[in-house]
Amino acid sequence: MARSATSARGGPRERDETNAARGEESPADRSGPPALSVDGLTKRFGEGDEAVTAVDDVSLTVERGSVVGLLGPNGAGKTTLIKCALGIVIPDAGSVRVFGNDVRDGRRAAYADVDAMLEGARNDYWRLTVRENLRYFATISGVDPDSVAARHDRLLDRLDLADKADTPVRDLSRGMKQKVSLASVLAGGAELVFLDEPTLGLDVESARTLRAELRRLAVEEGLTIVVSSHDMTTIEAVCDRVVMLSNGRIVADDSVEALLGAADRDAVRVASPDLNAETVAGVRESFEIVDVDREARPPTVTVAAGGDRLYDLTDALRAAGVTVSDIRTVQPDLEEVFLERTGTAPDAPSGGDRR
Ligand SMILES: Nc1ncnc2c1ncn2[C@@H]1O[C@H](COP(=O)(O)OP(=O)(O)OP(=O)(O)O)[C@@H](O)[C@H]1O
Repeated sequence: MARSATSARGGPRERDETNAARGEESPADRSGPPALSVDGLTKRFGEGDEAVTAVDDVSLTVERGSVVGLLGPNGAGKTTLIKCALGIVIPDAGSVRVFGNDVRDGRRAAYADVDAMLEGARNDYWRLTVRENLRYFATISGVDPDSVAARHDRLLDRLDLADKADTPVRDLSRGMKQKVSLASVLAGGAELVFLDEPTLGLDVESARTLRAELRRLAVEEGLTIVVSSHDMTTIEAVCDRVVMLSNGRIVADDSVEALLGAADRDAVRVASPDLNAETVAGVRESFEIVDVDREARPPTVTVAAGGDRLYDLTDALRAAGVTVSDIRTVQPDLEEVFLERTGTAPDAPSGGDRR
């Protein structure tokens, strides 16, 4: 049965290996109906001038054993989409099938193997120890906790919680509590889990640990994961596929590799104390500027300039009196892809009229 868990705010960002770069093959069992199938889903909130279309005619399929990331700015509709998929929010239009079961035909069957960690919702029992929480949530998922004790040990071990197994959750740090929330979601052996911002509030090391465990669960145990995050590192490291949402609509749906490949272009980042509005405007006359960071020390400008254009760029900078402190090539990341597709950064609020 779907259950929600706590997720804290204020996540770190750091970089580690992507699954694409590792060349992993997920052992997804693609036989049988998909884990999740959403068709024409629409959800509006409010009425008249106040009406907001949070999810606007969204269709997507999540194959068993795959890890799909939902990426989008604040208010893009990620949480509403997840809540509709979980049956917590009833859509105005469209259908949701979980492992082939239309949720309108019976929630019990549809959500038997589903669990979730939703932002802001309380989950664990703070008076119970970490292990007691895992046993409790396994029990309410209909699983004999003794039969999954080894799984719980493995989860605690992988999430660096083993030495806290007998500690009451209230005595843990916020980041540890969040890892316990995740462990609780996974405690009953759900086959499809929805994770809304799982790394928010985690320190760099904990976020890395959590990502590694999610990837292991997908690759080794065939767990199907739908994860929403603003944290590009998490999306890149954990997901096979990314669905980008903006203003309630899907603006891209593809593998991480394909999205990054499509955005492939040769860009260079130039750092110089001489970069100011005037010199940047001069560069813009002859080059496509990808990004300007005036807060950086020294300021930087990222310019699309592959091949011979790089020589043109250095000539133009010299002519403009810009002394280059540093110049390096820049690989596109998902943030850049998102920016290209929507004109909005994924960690910025959604813009536009949604009525
Ligand atoms: N219960 C509600 N009542 C009214 N409006 C809502 C409700 N829930 C969501 N919305 C609106 O629907 C839109 C989509 O919100 P949603 O929370 O799904 O976005 P999100 O992509 O998850 O954003 P965030 O990244 O900030 O969590 C927003 O404009 C939001 O204000």
